[in-house]
Amino acid sequence: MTAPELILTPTEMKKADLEAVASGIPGVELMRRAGRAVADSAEKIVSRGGTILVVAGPGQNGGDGFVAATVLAERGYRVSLSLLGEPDRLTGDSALVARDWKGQVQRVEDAAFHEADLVIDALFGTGLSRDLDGAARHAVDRMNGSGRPILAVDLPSGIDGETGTVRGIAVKAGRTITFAARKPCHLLMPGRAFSGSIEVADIGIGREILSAMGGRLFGNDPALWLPTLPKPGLSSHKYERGHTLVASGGATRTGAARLAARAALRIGSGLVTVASPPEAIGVTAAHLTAIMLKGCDGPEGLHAILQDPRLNALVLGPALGVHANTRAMVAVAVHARRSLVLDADALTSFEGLASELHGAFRHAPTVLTPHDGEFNRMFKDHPDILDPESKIERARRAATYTGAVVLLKGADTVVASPDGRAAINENGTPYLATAGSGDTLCGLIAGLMAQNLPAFEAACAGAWIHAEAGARFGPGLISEDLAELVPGVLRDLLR
Ligand SMILES: NC(=O)C1=CN([C@@H]2O[C@H](COP(=O)(O)OP(=O)(O)OC[C@H]3O[C@@H](n4cnc5c(N)ncnc54)[C@H](O)[C@@H]3O)[C@@H](O)[C@H]2O)[C@@H](O)CC1
Ligand SMILES: [K+]
Repeated sequence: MTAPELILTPTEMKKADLEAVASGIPGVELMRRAGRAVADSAEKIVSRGGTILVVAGPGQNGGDGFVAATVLAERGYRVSLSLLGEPDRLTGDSALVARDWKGQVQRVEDAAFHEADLVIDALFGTGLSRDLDGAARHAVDRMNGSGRPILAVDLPSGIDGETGTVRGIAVKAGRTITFAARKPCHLLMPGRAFSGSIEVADIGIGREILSAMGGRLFGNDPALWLPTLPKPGLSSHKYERGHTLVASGGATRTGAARLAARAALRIGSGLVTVASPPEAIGVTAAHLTAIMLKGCDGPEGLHAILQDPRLNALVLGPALGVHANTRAMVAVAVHARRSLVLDADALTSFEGLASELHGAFRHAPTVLTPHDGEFNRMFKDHPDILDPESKIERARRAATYTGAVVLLKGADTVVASPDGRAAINENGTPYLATAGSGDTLCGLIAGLMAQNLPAFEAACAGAWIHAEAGARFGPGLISEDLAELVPGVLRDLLR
């Protein structure tokens, strides 16, 4: 099994770079390797003899561009280079490698985008420090308008490396070549969409250096959690595979709990019970077979049910209603110290009341699964949590504050643990944006926690399996399909 992919922030990458230099690789050598990797990548797009335009910026990203231009010219391409700023203002390694470039240095204003078979965007990388304006903005605008294929060096210029946000305007690249490790902007939206396909070039910075500098942020791929996924043996008993309890809403609001319950069963929870308010028992009973049913009247009812210690994982929220009763049920669940997933109404019931949840989840594995709206409502009185531009940072702060793993949904779902680890999910599909999809997700996560997966791994695995199931179905997906697709996904994972 390969090790989980490390994602490094620009600051961590800079430190890794310095560490590599300290270990004996000169900085200019790193730049030459980076530039050569760019040239190799360009060669896969345009055949020799083709016309390539390199647009270089004033920093080291521009330096990578100079190296690529030099190498490509040596390999027989017709290369032109346009620089933002004056050549004599280049400093450090960029100034050194610029001397190797024997061609003309044009002004960026004169760049002939339309004549190029490929444009290499080496304007800005991780050192972008403000919004693009003036000549830089104009150059990006023309580059995007040219319709020519664009290869971005490290990241598309104008994208913030750490947050993935657009700083005024950004290059829309078809392909991006980055170095040593992907950066958050390659996974977070909208940066991911601006990056096109992504290639990671090894420039000789070892994994030990990368994991010493980073090691807290990951792409959510199975390597991160597959070793924790249970594989039932011949002798395993259903009680060893946990018992998930899902609280249902009232008589007209029972579907959400059933979706969550079915997902928990499909992901392998040995037993699953729906806890139903007395008035909804008839409706719910008519729809359940393998899933069990118990009457549960509000917080007192939940307290009584949880006297059974075998119920080890709990879902609260889907269609439960936004009111004080839901908050009281959350309090009962927290007190009972079971693995817990809170979603939807269980989160919205704490609108503006997040301070009641400060440190609340420190004592038992808990996962909160808000979408942006729920997250913003919950923490509306906590600007320290809502203000960071980075979705990773927002999720991390909420995790630290509450003591729960926070899974902040979206096309770029982020899972953050109070211990500082975070993962970004990438296999989502727009088809998952369908009614009941979130109910299924929390059932999957609770079902995994019932089988003793730690909260972070359960949330990451749940998000990935949910997305994979959605992607396998594609158009026409409805939430009822998701749980039924889980066995196929599991089969492939456990093979
Ligand atoms: N860290 C590493 O391991 C390596 C980094 N390399 C390259 O170095 C890059 C980072 O280099 P730098 O830190 O020099 O940063 P950049 O080259 O991304 O940009 C910094 C320069 O742009 C200017 N600038 C920033 N924002 C601007 C704006 N909005 N408008 C106009 N000018 C602006 C700054 O004043 C500075 O001159 C990486 O993206 C990568 O391409 C590679 O050379 C290889 C190794
Ligand atoms: K760039």
